[in-house]
Amino acid sequence: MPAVELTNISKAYGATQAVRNVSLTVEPGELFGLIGPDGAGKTTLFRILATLLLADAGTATVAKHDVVREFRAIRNVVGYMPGRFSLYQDLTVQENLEFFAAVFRTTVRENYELVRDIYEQLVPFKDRRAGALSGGMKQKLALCCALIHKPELLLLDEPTTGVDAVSRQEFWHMLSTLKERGITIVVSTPYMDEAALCERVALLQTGQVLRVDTPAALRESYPWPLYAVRAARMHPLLQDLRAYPAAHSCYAFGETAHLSLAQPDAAAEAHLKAYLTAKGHHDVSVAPVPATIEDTFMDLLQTHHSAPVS
Ligand SMILES: Nc1ncnc2c1ncn2[C@@H]1O[C@H](COP(=O)(O)OP(=O)(O)OP(=O)(O)O)[C@@H](O)[C@H]1O
Repeated sequence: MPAVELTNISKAYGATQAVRNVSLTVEPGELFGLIGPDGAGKTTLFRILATLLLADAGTATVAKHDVVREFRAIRNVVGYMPGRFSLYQDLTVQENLEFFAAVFRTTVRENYELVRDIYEQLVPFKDRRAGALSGGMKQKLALCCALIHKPELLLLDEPTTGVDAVSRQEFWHMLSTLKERGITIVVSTPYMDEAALCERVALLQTGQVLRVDTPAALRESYPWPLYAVRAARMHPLLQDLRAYPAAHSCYAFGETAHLSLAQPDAAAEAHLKAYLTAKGHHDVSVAPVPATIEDTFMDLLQTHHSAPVS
């Protein structure tokens, strides 16, 4: 029996269809990612799973309980870390923890073992108001609060948005430790490097699931020959690459342009260099690169946009 099962879930806010016919399962003990840009429907899905919002259509179960009929049972086994405003800003670190423990009729001491590693990092700040913590510390406290009643399943909505790179890394390390303890984790992120740390991910766009797979399978499924191209001037480079007759797609990727070709071309590097030099570009470099999850996502978005919405 899956830890989470969504079947044809849909939800609209007035005229905005936030989630369309989403079906997916998360296995017990899995670290599962919901990946998508702002507005993709991630928060809406979390709120439905956390029994805080009713879907318009479809069914969902969490830890074998139906989200509508058995919402009370779900609240005891789920730890939910919303994207924003989950902490009481005017309470101290210690008071926030005690408050969340009391809501679940437990104590920090009773569940200390599970939160110890995270709690120890918070001890130097235990008398500081939550509102005065750094982003990384807020995030650790929110995770601690979500864990205080020993949930079977953690729902983490963009836990690393607005957090510095070191804290993000530490956070993902904490998630792998919690996973080793058997906790199922569903986490959303707009960051593709974090998607790669999940066991499986669902790629979401405008409320629809474009694909569910492992990061490796997503990378390997990329169908086009792909090249990283650099030149002295990025903006005209992108324009000229998009006009390249053999181009399938082209977009900025960090400090390079990623160009995919519609057909394999054994001499692509030489052809591209000649083309760009003739267009007046300097310091041109072209190298074949393996696809990342982001490349696969971009490709799925393009296919999705050119197909009618069902
Ligand atoms: N209470 C609401 N009233 C009206 N529209 C809403 C409401 N909540 C969300 N939406 C809209 O529903 C869509 C999905 O929003 P949702 O918050 O679920 O996406 P998300 O992927 O979590 O993005 P974000 O990171 O921006 O929250 C968006 O178009 C959003 O503007």
